[in-house]
Amino acid sequence: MNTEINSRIPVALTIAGSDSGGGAGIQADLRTFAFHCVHGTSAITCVTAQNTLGVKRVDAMATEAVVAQIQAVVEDIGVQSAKTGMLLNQEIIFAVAQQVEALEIENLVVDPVMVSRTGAQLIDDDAVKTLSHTLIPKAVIITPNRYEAQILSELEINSVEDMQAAAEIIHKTLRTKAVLVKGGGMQGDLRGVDIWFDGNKLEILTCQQVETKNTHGTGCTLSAAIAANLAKGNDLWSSVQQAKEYVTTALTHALDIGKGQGPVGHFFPLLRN
Ligand SMILES: Nc1ncnc2c1ncn2[C@@H]1O[C@H](COP(=O)(O)OP(=O)(O)O)[C@@H](O)[C@H]1O
Ligand SMILES: Cc1ncc(COP(=O)(O)O)c(N)n1
Repeated sequence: MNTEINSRIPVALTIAGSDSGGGAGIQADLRTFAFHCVHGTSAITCVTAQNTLGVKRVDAMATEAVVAQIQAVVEDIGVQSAKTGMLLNQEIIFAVAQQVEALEIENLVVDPVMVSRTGAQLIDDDAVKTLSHTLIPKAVIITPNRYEAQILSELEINSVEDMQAAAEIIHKTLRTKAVLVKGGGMQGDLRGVDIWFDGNKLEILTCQQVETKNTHGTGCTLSAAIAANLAKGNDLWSSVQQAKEYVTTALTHALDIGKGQGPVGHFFPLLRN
């Protein structure tokens, strides 16, 4: 009897930082890929000592090590999509952009991780400029949160109109195919409202607003879910819609661990109350 089973599976790559607390970064991305039945590969850019209360320490990987991880994955396994998260410094951002170009990585989702929802800056000032000029133009979509959208558009964002204006400015000035301005950091009824703009269609994505403090890793999870859906061959707009539904459901099953903001429940069908 032939017992060998060969399964074909789409492959996605995350280029991001490690979160020791397991809620965001590489750990959230790989769980999200696995949930979507996509084989997850990774290139780690930095190691954070982090928990639900915040980031205690960050150690950058050597740039050559980041490049080697990307090359090892793409040259042998091949990827149908990729996402970037915390890239930390100018040198790593520049090297990642070069690899995306050289290895012809398609379906790149850039989560321009710069500022956390609590307002903490996660990359240095020079890195913001390099991100805007080298990597963001290669993305099919970028997914800034409220504070990142403020930096990229140079607009103050307090209303849905501000979010829409920021999405239009970012699309025009940074030349990405699409922009999703995320509303997790907005106040009141706007919390959880995201804005999509692709040059033609300006859409408001709404969802059930989830009353929880446990929102750690929502942005990573959303961008990883978009990349997973793209790897499976879905178009960009439906990938975004499905990813939004996934993150909302995972939020409603968020995990109450640690003393601060716990992570979302990526594997909600397996969770018991
Ligand atoms: N309380 C909430 N209820 C519903 N959706 C939320 C809530 N908080 C965040 N989201 C959604 O989670 C996703 C990630 O957004 P956000 O939290 O702003 O990103 P980031 O983690 O990068 O700061 C977005 O789709 C956002 O609308
Ligand atoms: C290593 C790492 N990467 C990204 C984030 C942002 O997480 P969030 O998805 O909550 O914005 C984080 N806190 N740590």
